[in-house]
Amino acid sequence: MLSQVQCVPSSLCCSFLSQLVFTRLLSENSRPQPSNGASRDTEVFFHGPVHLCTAGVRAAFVLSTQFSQSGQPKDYALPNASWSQGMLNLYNEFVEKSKDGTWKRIPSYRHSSDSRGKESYFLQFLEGEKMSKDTRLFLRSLDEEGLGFEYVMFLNPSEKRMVTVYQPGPYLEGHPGFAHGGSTAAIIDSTIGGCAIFVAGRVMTANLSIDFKNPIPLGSVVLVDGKVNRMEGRKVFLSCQVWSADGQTLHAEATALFIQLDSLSRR
Ligand SMILES: CCCCCCCCCC(=O)SCCNC(=O)CCNC(=O)[C@H](O)C(C)(C)COP(=O)(O)OP(=O)(O)OC[C@H]1O[C@@H](n2cnc3c(N)ncnc32)[C@H](O)[C@@H]1OP(=O)(O)O
Repeated sequence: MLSQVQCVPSSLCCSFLSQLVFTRLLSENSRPQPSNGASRDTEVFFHGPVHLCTAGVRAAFVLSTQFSQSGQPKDYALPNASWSQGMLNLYNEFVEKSKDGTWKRIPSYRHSSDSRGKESYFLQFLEGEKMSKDTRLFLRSLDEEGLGFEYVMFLNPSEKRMVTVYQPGPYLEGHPGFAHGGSTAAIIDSTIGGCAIFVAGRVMTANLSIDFKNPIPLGSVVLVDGKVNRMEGRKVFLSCQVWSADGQTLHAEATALFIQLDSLSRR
Protein backbone atom coordinates (compact mmCIF):
# COMPACT_ATOMS: atom_id res chain seq x y z
CA MET A 1 0.00 0.00 0.00
CA LEU A 2 2.82 2.37 0.90
CA SER A 3 4.61 1.81 -2.39
CA GLN A 4 1.41 2.59 -4.28
CA VAL A 5 1.05 5.93 -2.57
CA GLN A 6 4.69 6.82 -3.21
CA CYS A 7 4.28 6.25 -6.96
CA VAL A 8 1.56 8.88 -7.34
CA PRO A 9 2.40 12.54 -8.06
CA SER A 10 1.89 14.59 -4.91
CA SER A 11 -0.67 16.93 -6.53
CA LEU A 12 -2.94 13.95 -6.97
CA CYS A 13 -2.38 12.49 -3.55
CA CYS A 14 -5.48 13.84 -1.80
CA SER A 15 -7.89 12.58 -4.41
CA PHE A 16 -5.90 9.39 -4.74
CA LEU A 17 -6.15 8.79 -1.02
CA SER A 18 -9.90 9.27 -1.21
CA GLN A 19 -9.92 6.67 -3.99
CA LEU A 20 -7.97 4.37 -1.73
CA VAL A 21 -10.42 4.97 1.09
CA PHE A 22 -13.33 3.98 -1.10
CA THR A 23 -11.47 1.08 -2.62
CA ARG A 24 -10.92 -0.08 0.93
CA LEU A 25 -14.56 0.58 1.76
CA LEU A 26 -15.53 -1.52 -1.22
CA SER A 27 -13.22 -4.30 -0.15
CA GLU A 28 -14.50 -4.19 3.42
CA ASN A 29 -17.96 -4.68 1.97
CA SER A 30 -16.68 -7.51 -0.19
CA ARG A 31 -15.89 -9.65 2.83
CA PRO A 32 -18.08 -12.73 3.26
CA GLN A 33 -21.65 -11.57 3.62
CA PRO A 34 -25.24 -12.59 2.91
CA SER A 35 -26.15 -13.51 -0.62
CA ASN A 36 -27.52 -10.07 -1.47
CA GLY A 37 -24.35 -8.31 -0.28
CA ALA A 38 -22.71 -8.13 -3.68
CA SER A 39 -25.22 -5.77 -5.20
CA ARG A 40 -24.66 -3.45 -2.25
CA ASP A 41 -20.91 -3.42 -3.06
CA THR A 42 -21.60 -2.56 -6.66
CA GLU A 43 -23.85 0.30 -5.62
CA VAL A 44 -21.20 1.73 -3.30
CA PHE A 45 -18.73 1.67 -6.15
CA PHE A 46 -20.84 3.31 -8.81
CA HIS A 47 -22.85 5.82 -6.82
CA GLY A 48 -20.50 6.71 -3.98
CA PRO A 49 -18.05 9.63 -3.97
CA VAL A 50 -15.59 7.63 -6.09
CA HIS A 51 -17.72 8.96 -8.91
CA LEU A 52 -16.21 12.40 -8.24
CA CYS A 53 -12.63 11.30 -8.96
CA THR A 54 -11.18 12.65 -12.17
CA ALA A 55 -9.99 10.48 -15.02
CA GLY A 56 -6.44 11.63 -14.21
CA VAL A 57 -6.68 10.37 -10.69
CA ARG A 58 -8.06 7.10 -11.92
CA ALA A 59 -5.20 6.82 -14.40
CA ALA A 60 -2.69 7.52 -11.62
CA PHE A 61 -4.36 4.90 -9.51
CA VAL A 62 -4.27 2.37 -12.33
CA LEU A 63 -0.62 3.09 -13.07
CA SER A 64 0.29 2.87 -9.41
CA THR A 65 -1.34 -0.53 -9.10
CA GLN A 66 0.24 -2.01 -12.25
CA PHE A 67 3.87 -1.35 -11.43
CA SER A 68 5.91 -1.82 -8.32
CA GLN A 69 8.20 0.93 -7.08
CA SER A 70 11.12 -0.57 -9.02
CA GLY A 71 9.18 -0.16 -12.28
CA GLN A 72 8.92 -3.91 -12.61
CA PRO A 73 5.53 -5.40 -13.49
CA LYS A 74 3.43 -5.92 -10.42
CA ASP A 75 3.04 -9.44 -9.06
CA TYR A 76 -0.68 -9.75 -8.34
CA ALA A 77 -0.41 -12.99 -6.38
CA LEU A 78 0.41 -11.09 -3.21
CA PRO A 79 -1.96 -9.79 -0.50
CA ASN A 80 -3.83 -6.57 -1.15
CA ALA A 81 -6.39 -4.57 0.81
CA SER A 82 -9.32 -6.43 -0.75
CA TRP A 83 -8.28 -9.79 0.64
CA SER A 84 -10.51 -10.97 3.47
CA GLN A 85 -9.04 -12.37 6.67
CA GLY A 86 -10.03 -15.86 5.48
CA MET A 87 -8.05 -15.33 2.26
CA LEU A 88 -5.03 -14.07 4.20
CA ASN A 89 -5.23 -17.04 6.58
CA LEU A 90 -5.14 -19.58 3.75
CA TYR A 91 -2.42 -17.62 1.95
CA ASN A 92 -0.30 -17.61 5.12
CA GLU A 93 -0.94 -21.33 5.59
CA PHE A 94 0.48 -22.10 2.14
CA VAL A 95 3.36 -19.63 2.53
CA GLU A 96 4.24 -21.55 5.69
CA LYS A 97 4.03 -24.85 3.79
CA SER A 98 6.30 -23.37 1.12
CA LYS A 99 9.18 -22.83 3.54
CA ASP A 100 10.47 -26.40 3.13
CA GLY A 101 10.03 -26.25 -0.66
CA THR A 102 7.04 -28.62 -0.75
CA TRP A 103 4.87 -25.87 -2.19
CA LYS A 104 5.81 -22.90 -4.33
CA ARG A 105 3.87 -19.68 -4.75
CA ILE A 106 3.35 -18.87 -8.42
CA PRO A 107 3.84 -15.18 -9.30
CA SER A 108 1.04 -13.74 -11.40
CA TYR A 109 1.20 -10.81 -13.80
CA ARG A 110 -1.30 -8.83 -15.84
CA HIS A 111 0.31 -9.47 -19.23
CA SER A 112 1.86 -12.67 -20.59
CA SER A 113 4.90 -10.66 -21.59
CA ASP A 114 5.48 -9.55 -17.98
CA SER A 115 6.75 -13.04 -17.18
CA ARG A 116 9.74 -12.66 -19.49
CA GLY A 117 13.12 -12.58 -17.82
CA LYS A 118 11.73 -13.74 -14.50
CA GLU A 119 11.77 -17.00 -12.64
CA SER A 120 8.62 -18.58 -13.97
CA TYR A 121 7.24 -22.02 -14.52
CA PHE A 122 5.63 -20.64 -17.62
CA LEU A 123 8.72 -19.35 -19.40
CA GLN A 124 8.90 -22.59 -21.36
CA PHE A 125 5.39 -21.83 -22.57
CA LEU A 126 6.22 -18.27 -23.51
CA GLU A 127 9.59 -18.83 -25.10
CA GLY A 128 9.66 -17.75 -28.72
CA GLU A 129 6.09 -16.48 -28.74
CA LYS A 130 5.15 -13.09 -30.14
CA MET A 131 3.29 -11.20 -27.44
CA SER A 132 1.45 -7.92 -27.51
CA LYS A 133 1.63 -5.38 -24.73
CA ASP A 134 -2.00 -4.55 -25.50
CA THR A 135 -3.34 -7.83 -24.24
CA ARG A 136 -4.37 -8.60 -20.69
CA LEU A 137 -4.69 -11.94 -19.04
CA PHE A 138 -8.38 -12.68 -18.54
CA LEU A 139 -8.14 -13.30 -14.81
CA ARG A 140 -6.13 -10.09 -14.25
CA SER A 141 -8.11 -7.83 -16.56
CA LEU A 142 -9.79 -5.53 -14.00
CA ASP A 143 -7.97 -2.46 -12.71
CA GLU A 144 -9.39 -2.24 -9.20
CA GLU A 145 -8.50 -4.75 -6.55
CA GLY A 146 -11.18 -7.05 -5.20
CA LEU A 147 -13.78 -6.67 -7.96
CA GLY A 148 -12.97 -9.73 -10.03
CA PHE A 149 -10.62 -12.67 -9.58
CA GLU A 150 -8.48 -12.35 -6.46
CA TYR A 151 -6.29 -15.42 -6.30
CA VAL A 152 -2.92 -16.89 -5.58
CA MET A 153 -1.69 -20.26 -6.84
CA PHE A 154 0.63 -22.66 -5.07
CA LEU A 155 2.28 -25.54 -6.91
CA ASN A 156 3.28 -28.83 -5.33
CA PRO A 157 5.69 -30.21 -7.95
CA SER A 158 6.11 -33.69 -6.47
CA GLU A 159 2.34 -34.22 -6.27
CA LYS A 160 1.79 -32.55 -9.67
CA ARG A 161 -0.84 -30.53 -7.88
CA MET A 162 -1.87 -26.88 -7.97
CA VAL A 163 -3.98 -25.22 -5.30
CA THR A 164 -5.53 -21.80 -5.86
CA VAL A 165 -6.72 -19.69 -2.94
CA TYR A 166 -9.54 -17.75 -4.58
CA GLN A 167 -11.90 -14.94 -3.60
CA PRO A 168 -14.47 -14.06 -6.31
CA GLY A 169 -15.43 -10.38 -6.34
CA PRO A 170 -18.74 -8.60 -7.06
CA TYR A 171 -18.14 -8.25 -10.82
CA LEU A 172 -18.29 -12.02 -11.22
CA GLU A 173 -21.94 -12.28 -10.24
CA GLY A 174 -24.23 -14.82 -11.86
CA HIS A 175 -27.28 -15.49 -9.72
CA PRO A 176 -27.66 -12.68 -7.15
CA GLY A 177 -24.84 -12.88 -4.62
CA PHE A 178 -23.13 -15.87 -6.22
CA ALA A 179 -20.25 -16.36 -8.63
CA HIS A 180 -21.15 -17.00 -12.28
CA GLY A 181 -20.44 -20.59 -13.30
CA GLY A 182 -18.27 -19.31 -16.15
CA SER A 183 -16.00 -17.55 -13.67
CA THR A 184 -15.71 -20.77 -11.69
CA ALA A 185 -14.86 -22.60 -14.92
CA ALA A 186 -12.19 -19.98 -15.65
CA ILE A 187 -10.45 -20.34 -12.29
CA ILE A 188 -10.60 -24.15 -12.57
CA ASP A 189 -9.22 -24.04 -16.13
CA SER A 190 -6.37 -21.75 -15.07
CA THR A 191 -5.53 -23.78 -11.97
CA ILE A 192 -5.30 -27.10 -13.77
CA GLY A 193 -3.88 -25.33 -16.83
CA GLY A 194 -0.98 -24.09 -14.72
CA CYS A 195 -0.50 -27.59 -13.37
CA ALA A 196 -0.58 -29.11 -16.87
CA ILE A 197 1.94 -26.54 -18.12
CA PHE A 198 4.27 -27.44 -15.27
CA VAL A 199 4.05 -31.15 -16.15
CA ALA A 200 3.79 -31.05 -19.94
CA GLY A 201 4.90 -27.62 -21.19
CA ARG A 202 2.80 -26.15 -24.00
CA VAL A 203 -0.76 -27.39 -23.62
CA MET A 204 -4.31 -26.32 -24.43
CA THR A 205 -7.59 -27.34 -22.89
CA ALA A 206 -9.38 -29.87 -25.10
CA ASN A 207 -12.10 -30.80 -22.66
CA LEU A 208 -13.32 -29.46 -19.33
CA SER A 209 -16.26 -31.10 -17.56
CA ILE A 210 -17.63 -29.51 -14.41
CA ASP A 211 -20.27 -30.62 -11.90
CA PHE A 212 -21.46 -27.54 -10.01
CA LYS A 213 -22.45 -28.85 -6.58
CA ASN A 214 -23.05 -25.74 -4.45
CA PRO A 215 -23.03 -22.05 -5.43
CA ILE A 216 -20.03 -19.95 -4.41
CA PRO A 217 -21.00 -16.78 -2.49
CA LEU A 218 -19.29 -13.66 -3.84
CA GLY A 219 -16.60 -12.50 -1.43
CA SER A 220 -16.18 -15.94 0.10
CA VAL A 221 -12.89 -17.81 -0.07
CA VAL A 222 -12.51 -21.17 -1.72
CA LEU A 223 -9.70 -23.60 -2.46
CA VAL A 224 -9.38 -24.80 -6.04
CA ASP A 225 -7.44 -28.04 -5.80
CA GLY A 226 -6.28 -29.57 -9.09
CA LYS A 227 -3.83 -32.27 -10.08
CA VAL A 228 -2.50 -34.23 -13.00
CA ASN A 229 -3.73 -37.81 -12.76
CA ARG A 230 -1.92 -39.31 -15.73
CA MET A 231 -0.41 -38.67 -19.15
CA GLU A 232 -0.98 -40.78 -22.26
CA GLY A 233 1.19 -39.60 -25.11
CA ARG A 234 0.22 -35.95 -25.69
CA LYS A 235 -2.87 -36.23 -23.52
CA VAL A 236 -2.80 -34.87 -19.97
CA PHE A 237 -5.70 -35.95 -17.73
CA LEU A 238 -6.50 -33.81 -14.71
CA SER A 239 -9.09 -33.51 -11.97
CA CYS A 240 -10.08 -30.65 -9.73
CA GLN A 241 -12.28 -29.92 -6.73
CA VAL A 242 -13.43 -26.56 -5.40
CA TRP A 243 -13.90 -26.50 -1.62
CA SER A 244 -15.02 -23.83 0.80
CA ALA A 245 -12.20 -22.52 3.00
CA ASP A 246 -13.47 -24.52 5.98
CA GLY A 247 -13.52 -27.71 3.90
CA GLN A 248 -17.21 -28.27 4.67
CA THR A 249 -18.74 -27.48 1.28
CA LEU A 250 -17.82 -28.99 -2.07
CA HIS A 251 -18.67 -26.29 -4.61
CA ALA A 252 -17.56 -28.00 -7.82
CA GLU A 253 -15.83 -31.05 -9.21
CA ALA A 254 -14.16 -31.22 -12.60
CA THR A 255 -12.21 -33.45 -14.94
CA ALA A 256 -10.19 -32.17 -17.85
CA LEU A 257 -8.12 -33.20 -20.82
CA PHE A 258 -5.27 -31.00 -21.98
CA ILE A 259 -3.34 -31.70 -25.18
CA GLN A 260 0.39 -31.15 -25.42
CA LEU A 261 1.30 -28.94 -28.39
CA ASP A 262 4.44 -28.98 -30.47
CA SER A 263 4.15 -25.30 -31.12
CA LEU A 264 1.64 -22.51 -30.74
CA SER A 265 3.07 -20.65 -33.72
CA ARG A 266 1.26 -22.91 -36.19
CA ARG A 267 -2.08 -21.60 -34.84
C1 LIG B 1 -0.81 -19.80 -13.83
C2 LIG B 1 -1.68 -19.42 -14.92
C3 LIG B 1 -1.78 -20.48 -15.92
C4 LIG B 1 -2.68 -20.06 -17.00
C5 LIG B 1 -3.18 -21.28 -17.70
C6 LIG B 1 -4.18 -20.88 -18.70
C7 LIG B 1 -4.92 -22.11 -19.16
C8 LIG B 1 -5.94 -21.71 -20.14
C9 LIG B 1 -6.22 -22.92 -20.96
C10 LIG B 1 -7.23 -22.59 -22.00
O1 LIG B 1 -8.26 -22.09 -21.71
S1 LIG B 1 -6.84 -22.98 -23.61
C11 LIG B 1 -8.20 -22.27 -24.52
C12 LIG B 1 -9.30 -23.25 -24.76
N1 LIG B 1 -8.88 -24.32 -25.61
C13 LIG B 1 -8.81 -24.20 -26.93
O2 LIG B 1 -9.10 -23.17 -27.50
C14 LIG B 1 -8.33 -25.40 -27.68
C15 LIG B 1 -9.00 -25.53 -29.03
N2 LIG B 1 -8.70 -26.86 -29.57
C16 LIG B 1 -7.54 -27.08 -30.23
O3 LIG B 1 -6.74 -26.16 -30.46
C17 LIG B 1 -7.25 -28.47 -30.63
O4 LIG B 1 -8.44 -29.20 -30.75
C18 LIG B 1 -6.33 -29.20 -29.59
C19 LIG B 1 -5.01 -28.46 -29.48
C20 LIG B 1 -6.98 -29.28 -28.20
C21 LIG B 1 -6.08 -30.61 -30.08
O5 LIG B 1 -5.72 -30.54 -31.44
P1 LIG B 1 -4.52 -31.41 -32.01
O6 LIG B 1 -4.65 -31.38 -33.50
O7 LIG B 1 -3.22 -31.01 -31.42
O8 LIG B 1 -4.84 -32.87 -31.44
P2 LIG B 1 -5.63 -34.05 -32.14
O9 LIG B 1 -6.94 -33.63 -32.68
O10 LIG B 1 -4.65 -34.74 -33.07
O11 LIG B 1 -5.91 -35.00 -30.90
C22 LIG B 1 -4.83 -35.54 -30.13
C23 LIG B 1 -5.44 -36.61 -29.24
O12 LIG B 1 -6.32 -35.95 -28.29
C24 LIG B 1 -7.64 -36.45 -28.45
N3 LIG B 1 -8.57 -35.35 -28.29
C25 LIG B 1 -8.47 -34.12 -28.84
N4 LIG B 1 -9.49 -33.34 -28.45
C26 LIG B 1 -10.24 -34.11 -27.64
C27 LIG B 1 -11.43 -33.86 -26.91
N5 LIG B 1 -12.06 -32.69 -26.94
N6 LIG B 1 -11.94 -34.87 -26.18
C28 LIG B 1 -11.32 -36.08 -26.12
N7 LIG B 1 -10.18 -36.35 -26.78
C29 LIG B 1 -9.66 -35.39 -27.54
C30 LIG B 1 -7.69 -37.01 -29.88
O13 LIG B 1 -8.69 -37.99 -29.98
C31 LIG B 1 -6.31 -37.61 -29.99
O14 LIG B 1 -6.26 -38.82 -29.28
P3 LIG B 1 -5.34 -40.04 -29.78
O15 LIG B 1 -3.92 -39.51 -29.73
O16 LIG B 1 -5.59 -41.13 -28.78
O17 LIG B 1 -5.82 -40.36 -31.15
